[in-house]
Amino acid sequence: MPADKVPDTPVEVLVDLLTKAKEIAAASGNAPEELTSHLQKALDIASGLDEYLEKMSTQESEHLTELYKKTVSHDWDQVHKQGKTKFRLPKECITGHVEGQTLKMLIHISQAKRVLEIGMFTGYGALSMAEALPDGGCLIACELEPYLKEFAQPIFDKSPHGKKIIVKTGSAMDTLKELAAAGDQFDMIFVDADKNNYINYYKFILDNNLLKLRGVMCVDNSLFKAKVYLKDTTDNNGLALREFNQFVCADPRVEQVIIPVRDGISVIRRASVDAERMTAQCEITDDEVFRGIQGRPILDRMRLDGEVAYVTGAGQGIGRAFAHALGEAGAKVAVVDLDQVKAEAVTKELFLKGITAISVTADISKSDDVQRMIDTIVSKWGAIHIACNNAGINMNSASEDTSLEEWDQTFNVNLRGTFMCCQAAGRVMLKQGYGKIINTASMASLIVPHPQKQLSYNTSKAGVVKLTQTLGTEWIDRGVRVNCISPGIVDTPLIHSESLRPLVQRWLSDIPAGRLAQVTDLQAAVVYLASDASDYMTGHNLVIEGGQSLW
Ligand SMILES: C[S@@+](CC[C@H](N)C(=O)[O-])C[C@H]1O[C@@H](n2cnc3c(N)ncnc32)[C@H](O)[C@@H]1O
Repeated sequence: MPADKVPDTPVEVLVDLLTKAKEIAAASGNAPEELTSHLQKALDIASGLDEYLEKMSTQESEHLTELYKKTVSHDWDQVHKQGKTKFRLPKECITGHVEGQTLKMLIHISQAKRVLEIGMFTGYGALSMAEALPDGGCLIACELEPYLKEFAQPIFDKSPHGKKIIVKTGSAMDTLKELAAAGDQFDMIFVDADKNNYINYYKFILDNNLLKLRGVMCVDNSLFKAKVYLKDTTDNNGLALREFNQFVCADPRVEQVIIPVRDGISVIRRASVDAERMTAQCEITDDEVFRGIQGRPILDRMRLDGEVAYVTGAGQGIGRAFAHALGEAGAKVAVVDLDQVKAEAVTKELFLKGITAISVTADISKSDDVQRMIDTIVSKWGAIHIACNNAGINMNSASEDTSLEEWDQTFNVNLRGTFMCCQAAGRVMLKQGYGKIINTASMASLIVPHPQKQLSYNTSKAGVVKLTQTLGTEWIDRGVRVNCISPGIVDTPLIHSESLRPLVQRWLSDIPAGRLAQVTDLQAAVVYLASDASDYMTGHNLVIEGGQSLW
C-alpha cells in the first residue's frame, strides 16, 4: 500500500496498524524477537491478500483497464473546483478489478438479465456487470453527477457491451420511484451510493418489488473499514452501515451474507415465502398455487436436473435442437443417430456447454439396434426418464407411383421404428413407474401438405399420433406419459433438397405466421412435455405450425 494512501478497507486498516506497530517495536530497540517476527508474519498475511486476489482473479477486459486508468489519473479536485461536479469525488470510489470480477461472477451465476446500479461513478462496476449480461440484457445505472455520464460514455461506446448500459442522471431515489411507477423489476441490484441512504434504498426496493422473485441485491462497503463492528465508532457512515446491516439481518423477507472482499459486499436475496409469517401480515391462501408444487415455482418445475434423456435423429435439425434443449434444462442426454460422426459432433457441442452427454449410433428401424440403444443408456446411467423418438424420413412420389419399397422404408423408420423405441423405452419406464415419451409426429398427420406428394410420410405420421394416443392412455396409470409434437414445415436440411426448394414460397403463403418454423420454435415444447409440469397431459398431439393447419 503506498505510504500516502488512506486505508480504505478492513485489510488496509490492518496493514496500516501492523506497519505502525512494527515501526514502534523496531524503534523501542528492546522488543522481543518473537514479537517482531509475529508482527512481520501478520503484516505479510494482511498486505499480501489484496495483491494475491488481484493476481488470481481473471484478467479484466481492455475496456475496463482503460476505464480504470482514465479514472485514477483524472484530476477530480480540479473538476470539482471548476464546478463540473457537485461533490469532490475521490478516485478510490471506483470498485476496481476484484470487486468488478465478483459482481460479474454473481451476474453469471444468477443468470441476471436486468441489472440496476445505484451509484455508477465512472462506470467500472457497470461495465463489469454489462460484460456478463447476455445480448439483450440491460443495466440501468443511477448517477447523480451528469459529468460522470460524459466521462464514462466514450468507453461504453467502445465496448461491445456498452450498449447494454443506460445511465440515468439525477437523484437515485427519484429514478427508483420512476422505475417502480413503470412496474420495472431487476434480477440484480447493486447499491453503491450515498451510505446514509442505503436503508432507504433497500426499503424502497423491497417494498416496491423492484427486486424480482429470484433476484439478488449486492451492497458495497458493508464492512466500512471495520467500523461496523468496532465499538468506538463515531463516524456517521460507519454507524449508518452498522444499522443497515442489523436491519437487513433481522428482515424476515431476505437472507444475507457479507463477503469480506475489499470493503465488504453484502449479498442479499429474497427468502422463500414463509406462509405463516405472511399470513400474520395479510390474508393469503397458502396452497400449491401460492407456494408452488413442492415449493417449486413454475419455471423450476420445468427443470430436468438429474433426468436421463435420449433423442433419436439427434445428429441434426429438430433432434439436435431437442438434445440441446433437454440438456440445457438439466438432463443428461444420449445423442442417438444413424450417422456416428453427426451424433459425436452434437455430443461434443453439448459437452462444451457443460451438459453430460453420450453418443449412440443406432438404426431405429432395426429392433436389435433399438434394444442396444436402450441397454447402453440404462447400463451407463441406470434409468431412462425421457425418450424422444424423433428420427424420421420423408420421400416424395405421387400416390399412384409410390412403390412398396418407399412405403415400407418410410413406415419402417417413422412408425415401426417409433413403436419399437416406445416399446423398449416404455418397458424400462413402466418398471421405474415413471417416464415421459415424446414422439415427433407432423402437421401432416392433420392436413395433407401440398403441392408435394408424400403419401407414405403423411400416413406414417398419422400412425404416430394414433400410436401416441393409444400408449398414452394405456400407460398413464403406471406413470408413463406419451405425447407427440407435430411441427409444421421446419427449416431443416430435409427441405433444402433440389426438389423441395422451389416450394418454399408456395408454403409461405399457407402459413399465417408468414415464415417457416425454426427448430428453436419447438424446444420449449419438448422441455415442457419432458417435465413434471405436463404430468396431466398424455396422448396429446401438440401442434406447432404457425397456424398452417387452421387455414
Ligand atoms: C462509490 S461511488 C460508485 C462506484 C461505482 N459503483 C463503480 O463501480 O466504480 C458512488 C457514486 O454514487 C454517486 N451518488 C452519490 N449520491 C447519489 C445519489 N443520491 N443519487 C445517485 N448517485 C449518487 C456519486 O456521485 C458517486 O459517483
